[in-house]
Amino acid sequence: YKFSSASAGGRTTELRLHGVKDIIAVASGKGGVGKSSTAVNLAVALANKCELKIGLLDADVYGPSVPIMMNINQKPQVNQDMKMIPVENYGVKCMSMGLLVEKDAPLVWRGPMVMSALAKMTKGVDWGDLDILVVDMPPGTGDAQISISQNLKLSGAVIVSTPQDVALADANRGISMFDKVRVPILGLVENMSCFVCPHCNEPSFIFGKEGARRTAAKKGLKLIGEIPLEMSIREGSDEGVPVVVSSPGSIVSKAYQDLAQNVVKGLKELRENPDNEIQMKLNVPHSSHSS
Ligand SMILES: Nc1ncnc2c1ncn2[C@@H]1O[C@H](COP(=O)(O)OP(=O)(O)OP(=O)(O)O)[C@@H](O)[C@H]1O
Repeated sequence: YKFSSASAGGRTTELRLHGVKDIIAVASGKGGVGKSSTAVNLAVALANKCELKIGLLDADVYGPSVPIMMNINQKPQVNQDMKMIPVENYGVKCMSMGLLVEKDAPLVWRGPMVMSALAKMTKGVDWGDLDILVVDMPPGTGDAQISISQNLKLSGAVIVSTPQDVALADANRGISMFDKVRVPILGLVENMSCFVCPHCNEPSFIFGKEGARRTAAKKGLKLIGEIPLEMSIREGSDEGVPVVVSSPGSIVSKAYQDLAQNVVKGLKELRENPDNEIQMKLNVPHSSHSS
């Protein structure tokens, strides 16, 4: 399957990356909903299951978790053009602020610093040819997130939320933010959608049932992933072996692989029918288009 850019035309940007066909953001309205675990497992599934050339940019400069989750810790080498060479593991080329600063150093960033750090991690990196660069965004919808979304030429965004009402309210803010910066939303991922008891196999809907499905329907968006609450995901994150690597045949891995396939499908649809971008935004109030 060959990719060409699915980005909608007309947007200009400072941080356009040559050789990178699509850049997608994995975002969440608030922290702790599983955005990084989703970005990591999605990136690995895209590389291993969909056999695409994948990069993973940890733009979560406030709390970079990609180095631990991907089990990478060496400082990136520099090539003869003085560009950093991404650190590769599990078939994914990675870059993270966590690789560039001392461990445990406090990461206190002002807006402009975030952008210069991001410039270093995008333009300053020898990404080579990539089908998709997956960007693990900082949580929330503040200035930093808006600048990143505006400056990276994003083909689309994936919004991660838990099924709880409060998390979904935050997800709504994420949806509005991408709408304002005119980035199409590929869909919503419901993380921790249910807990399947390992003893009796009975699913428990700890954070409520179908919240994300309802929000997606209300916003005219697709629900492109439902990831159960599973110990193996947390263990995989902590141990630096993503669950899609350690047990690719498990139900959880299947959920991430389905998500990866939905992302590929979404990008393909956007490319074939750029009007989708407008369609994807149909249910967002008109006022938010004006800015
Ligand atoms: N579906 C899941 N099942 C079990 N544990 C999960 C699941 N998703 C995430 N976790 C765990 O929850 C914690 C928070 O997840 P993660 O770091 O991915 O969230 P985040 O939204 O990126 O957080 P932050 O805002 O801090 O960047 C991690 O310990 C992770 O392993």
